[in-house]
Amino acid sequence: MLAVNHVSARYHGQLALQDINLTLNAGELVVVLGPSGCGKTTLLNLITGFLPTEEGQITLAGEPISGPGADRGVVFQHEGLLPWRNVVDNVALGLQLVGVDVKTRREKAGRMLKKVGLEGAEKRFIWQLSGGMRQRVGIARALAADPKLLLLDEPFGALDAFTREQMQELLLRLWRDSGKGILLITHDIEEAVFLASELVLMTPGPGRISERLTLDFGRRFAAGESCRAIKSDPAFIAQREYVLSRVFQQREAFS
Ligand SMILES: Nc1ncnc2c1ncn2[C@@H]1O[C@H](COP(=O)(O)OP(=O)(O)OP(=O)(O)O)[C@@H](O)[C@H]1O
Repeated sequence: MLAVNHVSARYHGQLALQDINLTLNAGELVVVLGPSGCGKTTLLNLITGFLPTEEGQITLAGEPISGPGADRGVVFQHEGLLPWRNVVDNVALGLQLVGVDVKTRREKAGRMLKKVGLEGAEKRFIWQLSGGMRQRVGIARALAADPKLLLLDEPFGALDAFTREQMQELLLRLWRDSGKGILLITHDIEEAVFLASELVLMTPGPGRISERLTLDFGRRFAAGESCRAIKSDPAFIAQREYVLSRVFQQREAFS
């Protein structure tokens, strides 16, 4: 569905990404994991279309990406909500921009809020919400326009450990129920191993993909196993330690 082919990116002539090749098939949850500065956000900005692709090509459903579009829903670390609008009107924003009438967009937004566990919070203002609730609004907004692909940039980075785990569980349920392709960026190793159906490891200097692993812990959660049971499973711990060792090896190589 998403294909990144031989993509490189530069800032002021300096390579930030080098020859990135990545595919995301329908229904996959791809997590891109790497240390700060390896180019994760740059890659995401190319896929969202916020940055133009100058070397290589990115296509979604066969069409080259040439700018931002409603086929990609984006969730940021700092959720980017409008403080003067209430919850339901924040979620409805994308629908408003494409001309959906007020009744229909509020109905759709209300349904999305239910899916993210915020039923009853429609009339609240953003400043009345906790960090976790704001991220739920951000996810509902990104999904409201029914995008082909959901893109998330460090969405749970600012949350406490308990809320973070709740949000990981929510994301996996939404993934299971919607069947959407998801691409998530993180530097949290446990989060990456738990969520990913495909885990892509990146190295810095310039940013490259070093490894791709197929994992099934997120699918196990989606099929009904508990998060705690999965995260304490020796198979999960072994995979987490393997990824950790790869990240440390790369750090040593670049320090
Ligand atoms: N606007 C910019 N101008 C110049 N250099 C930039 C710009 N944005 C990013 N870079 C550089 O490009 C490289 C990749 O940055 P990027 O933000 O994509 O990495 P990242 O992996 O997302 O990091 P983090 O996890 O800290 O957000 C870094 O060396 C960074 O300094």
